[in-house]
Amino acid sequence: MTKIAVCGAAGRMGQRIIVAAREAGCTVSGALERPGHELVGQDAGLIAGCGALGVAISDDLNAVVEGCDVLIDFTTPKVSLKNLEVCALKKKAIVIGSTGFTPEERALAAELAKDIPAVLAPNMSVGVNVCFKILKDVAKTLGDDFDVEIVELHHNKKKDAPSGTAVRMGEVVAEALGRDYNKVANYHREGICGERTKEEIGMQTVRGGDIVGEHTVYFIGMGERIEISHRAMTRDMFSRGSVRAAQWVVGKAPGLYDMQDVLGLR
Ligand SMILES: NC(=O)C1=CN([C@@H]2O[C@H](COP(=O)(O)OP(=O)(O)OC[C@H]3O[C@@H](n4cnc5c(N)ncnc54)[C@H](OP(=O)(O)O)[C@@H]3O)[C@@H](O)[C@H]2O)C=CC1
Ligand SMILES: O=C(O)C1=N[C@H](C(=O)O)C[C@H](O)C1
Repeated sequence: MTKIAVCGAAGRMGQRIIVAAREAGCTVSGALERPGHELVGQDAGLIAGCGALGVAISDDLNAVVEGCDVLIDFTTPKVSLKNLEVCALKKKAIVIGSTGFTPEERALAAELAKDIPAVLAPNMSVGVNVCFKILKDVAKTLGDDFDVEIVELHHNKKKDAPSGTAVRMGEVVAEALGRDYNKVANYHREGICGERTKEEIGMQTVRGGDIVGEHTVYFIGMGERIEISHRAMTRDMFSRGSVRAAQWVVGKAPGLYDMQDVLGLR
């Protein structure tokens, strides 16, 4: 039985991951929250709503990592990089779902994962990962004649924008079209900003209420348009995906993987 520890255990994702780990027959060996969090000391299962587990939410990162086979971490990039560092020191696997990494932070994650197996993915759902694959084919097939625009919608508590998923969608499309995403992404249009360039990929963000997560990539041509959309109705396929990644990554060769590897979609 895989021993899973969860970081961000009291968060929206952390709670669902604890439930998913139990449903998958894994042992929840530890649960972490930031030092000073009001729920430190409380039973992680009670907080997640799946009944007492006898695992208290802890703020002792070293002890929790020592007690697990794999740490699942849905927090923030800074916290995840620290967790990656500790997992590397203790030779434990890690699954990271946090989003909002800068290119430099992603490079640092790859460096830190040289000695341990790690999965880092902005979206753990099967559906979104199949979309990444489809998007590559559609972009390649349509070529430069269609304008690409990406719109994402999320709840009003989300801290990063655009979503990690939207950025990855932009990267996949840009790569398929032979463009550099960091040069062609356009996050902002206001005032007399001029005509749209052929190369740019527009990125629009909507925030409100309790939207779990919605992404649409528009390929807009003359007189026709293709829309590839994914709508998340609950967080449970993200949490199940992260547990699947955790079971998959333990025992793998060191290196940084993503959900395309876990799901065999490469
Ligand atoms: N890859 C995927 O499939 C998905 C990724 N995400 C991403 O996961 C991340 C978390 O999302 P969500 O669960 O909604 O966010 P939440 O804010 O609900 O949860 C994050 C939790 O981490 C806690 N935390 C903060 N600092 C630390 C620390 N140093 N050690 C341990 N815990 C800490 C927070 O505590 P406090 O509130 O006190 O700061 C909070 O309880 C985001 O980046 C989001 O984009 C979300 C869904 C799917
Ligand atoms: O913060 C969220 O909630 C989500 N974040 C991920 C992202 O930024 O892509 C994935 C999902 O859409 C939910």
